[in-house]
Amino acid sequence: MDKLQIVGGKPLNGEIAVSGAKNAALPILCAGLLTSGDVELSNVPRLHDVKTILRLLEQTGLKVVQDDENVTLNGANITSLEAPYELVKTMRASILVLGPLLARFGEAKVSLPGGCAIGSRPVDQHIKGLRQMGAEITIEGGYIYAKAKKLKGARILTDMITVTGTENLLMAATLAEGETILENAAREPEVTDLANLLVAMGAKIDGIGTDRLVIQGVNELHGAKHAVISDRIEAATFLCAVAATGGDILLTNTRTDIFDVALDKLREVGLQLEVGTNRGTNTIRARMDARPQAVSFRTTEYPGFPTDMQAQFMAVNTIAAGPSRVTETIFENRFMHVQEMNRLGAAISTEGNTAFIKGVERLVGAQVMATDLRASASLVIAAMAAQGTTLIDRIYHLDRGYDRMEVKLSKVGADIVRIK
Ligand SMILES: CC(=O)N[C@H]1[C@@H](OP(=O)(O)OP(=O)(O)OC[C@H]2O[C@@H](n3ccc(=O)[nH]c3=O)[C@H](O)[C@@H]2O)O[C@H](CO)[C@@H](O)[C@@H]1O
Ligand SMILES: C=C(OP(=O)(O)O)C(=O)O
Repeated sequence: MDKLQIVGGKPLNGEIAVSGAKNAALPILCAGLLTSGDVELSNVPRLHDVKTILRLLEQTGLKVVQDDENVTLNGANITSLEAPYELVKTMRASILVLGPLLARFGEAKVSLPGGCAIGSRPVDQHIKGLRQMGAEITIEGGYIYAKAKKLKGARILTDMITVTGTENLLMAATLAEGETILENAAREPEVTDLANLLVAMGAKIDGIGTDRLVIQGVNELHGAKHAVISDRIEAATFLCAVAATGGDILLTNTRTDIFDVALDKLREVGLQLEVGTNRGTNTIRARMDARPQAVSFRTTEYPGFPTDMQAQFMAVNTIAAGPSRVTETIFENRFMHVQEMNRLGAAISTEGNTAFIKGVERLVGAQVMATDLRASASLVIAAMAAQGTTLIDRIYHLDRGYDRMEVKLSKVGADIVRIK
């Protein structure tokens, strides 16, 4: 199993190109199942999760032609309507094939994803919405069996805001008969990116970017071209890294309009930010030459503070001036990095879903274990800020969602190597 070895205390200086967003690419790749036309995608990140979803999609008969960050999909010859446990268990987002397969082919068999390290993460809202659209759904032997000759438009109000739930129902609704209204829809930029692709494929969707999506079903969708939106979480992770280590970096291929809250918090931390524009994307120059200031926050759905940035900001808080308080409201078990950061000398205690952090003068390198994707990223940040050497085990979590993170960081001065 690969490990990362990091020698801390090196400031970051130079340029980093931000990749396409994992959480946009995954639903967008699944949208290839909705049409027999070519869906030509660019800015697709090189991630383990993308490989997994492409394997799953190829297994259905979807044709995939990949040239680095460009992927063309063709769904003219779908032969299997099944997502097996072996693939779904490694990546929860596999559930995103359910809506498209059912809507276009009237049938799907998809393994239940099961829980994961950060929480139990049920998919009851996906199922509730599809049932409201007339699907007959049974669950047996760990599989969801869904059937519907033709899905029918419905007004669906999910019990909570769910990102992949909204995406699954949105994709299903594009090919349903009549009008579907998704109330309480997730407004994450990645949902908007998917909706924009669907519109380019001929879908009729109003309210994009709001919590009320109104979809008029069409008989079929056609091929389209689309560039996946830039990854706001990857970008903000690098900004936290420079806030923790000091230095001067320039991020390219980013979009600052989609992560205002994180940028505001980073300014509070003391990061000096300058936003520029370059061929339709933004650049962000970030400079840090002082000890970070501690910031408190509470995670919420977009446009609030993203849960996917909670751990990385906590890493900055561990060495910041002053105490801070971090409350996680989206997932019930997303503090597993706390114990590992404490192994590096951090002073964090938790009470329920709130962590209390006392900023310490310094962290010291140690052996730690990555427990989930963003926890891994937070340990990389903490290790880069620590004195001495840190060894991070189980970094396969990191590879799921970051495009060659150690390569990007070592190019800007981090002492970080992958040990095979
Ligand atoms: C691939 C992808 O896009 N992953 C993101 C997506 O995950 P994902 O879409 O899985 O997260 P959701 O928005 O669905 O989950 C939000 C909350 O709702 C609960 N819930 C959700 C659906 C459901 O049917 N029943 C239910 O109880 C979940 O357990 C969780 O507590 O949004 C999360 C919240 O922004 C992010 O952390 C993930 O990075
Ligand atoms: C929790 C995450 O991803 P996933 O939903 O794919 O597990 C994440 O991206 O931080």
